[in-house]
Amino acid sequence: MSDHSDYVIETVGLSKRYGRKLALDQLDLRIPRGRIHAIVGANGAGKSTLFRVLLGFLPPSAGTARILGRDSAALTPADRARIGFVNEEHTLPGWLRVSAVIAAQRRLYPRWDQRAFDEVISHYHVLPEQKVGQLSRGERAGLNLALALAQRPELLVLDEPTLGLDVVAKRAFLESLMYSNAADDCTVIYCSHQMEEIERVADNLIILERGRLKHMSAPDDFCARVTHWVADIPFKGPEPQRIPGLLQLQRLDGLHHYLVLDQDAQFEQFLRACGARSVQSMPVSLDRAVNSFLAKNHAAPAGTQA
Ligand SMILES: Nc1ncnc2c1ncn2[C@@H]1O[C@H](COP(=O)(O)OP(=O)(O)OP(=O)(O)O)[C@@H](O)[C@H]1O
Repeated sequence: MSDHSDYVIETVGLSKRYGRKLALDQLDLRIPRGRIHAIVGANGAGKSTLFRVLLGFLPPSAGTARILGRDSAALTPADRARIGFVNEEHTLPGWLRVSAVIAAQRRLYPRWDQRAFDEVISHYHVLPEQKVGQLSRGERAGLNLALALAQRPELLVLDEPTLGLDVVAKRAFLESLMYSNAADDCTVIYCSHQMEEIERVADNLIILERGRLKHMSAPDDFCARVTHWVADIPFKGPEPQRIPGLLQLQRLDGLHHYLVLDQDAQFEQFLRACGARSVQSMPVSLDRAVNSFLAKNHAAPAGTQA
């Protein structure tokens, strides 16, 4: 495969085992070049393990992993320079001045783009003479994003970049990402538990569960798979195990609320056959759709998931 593969990430039968724990389970994942791709999954789904294997920090137990067309196990420093990485820790030496960090990065990355850096950092009140340790968490996140984008990466991996930031700092982070011209030119992989962020930025939603790919589409298409039905059913209603595609069941104000996956108008017939006097369906937000899907599978024993 050449460097100019249509996929920035391609795994085939990728497994990673830590002793008895299978963190990636024969994962086949192809992420096309361009746009913003969100990877979501419950805690322990294997997201960090996937990045560690993709970036060559861990060897796979089976299968193959490629990033920007290169085998992850044999990445050179030049390959790594094509990849930007920002995680929630925003680790930079606290005693360094911002100006010294910029100078070091400029020497390190041949494609350093000062305009891209200035564009992103202008969203933050960061002064060159400040020490990294003096910056707020949100400013440090912004500095990391500016450094990563100025490197002009082909692929930018953001792993929970806004964890621990307040609402204002989260918004500043997202806006500086969305309005950056440098971000337009690269493929962004955004790993987060924050569905409202994903709703705002992502073009593609990838759901991982227990080390396997469970879903990949535009976020709206995933939302369309989940519907919320409200039924007025006297007495108990159907047994949960009889309800097709059930993700979540609630009883509120005497009405039965069902969140279900992949059900069409037939579901109304099912509810009526169960004695429903009135039935209404409504769309759900991405947050509810994804979280009910993840919660259902998280609670279910392996092998019985949706
Ligand atoms: N070094 C390790 N040794 C043993 N088990 C590990 C190790 N690292 C991860 N695991 C296990 O592998 C599974 C996947 O972990 P991973 O950190 O990749 O998940 P994650 O999706 O990134 O989770 P989170 O959202 O909580 O960060 C988990 O069950 C975890 O307990």
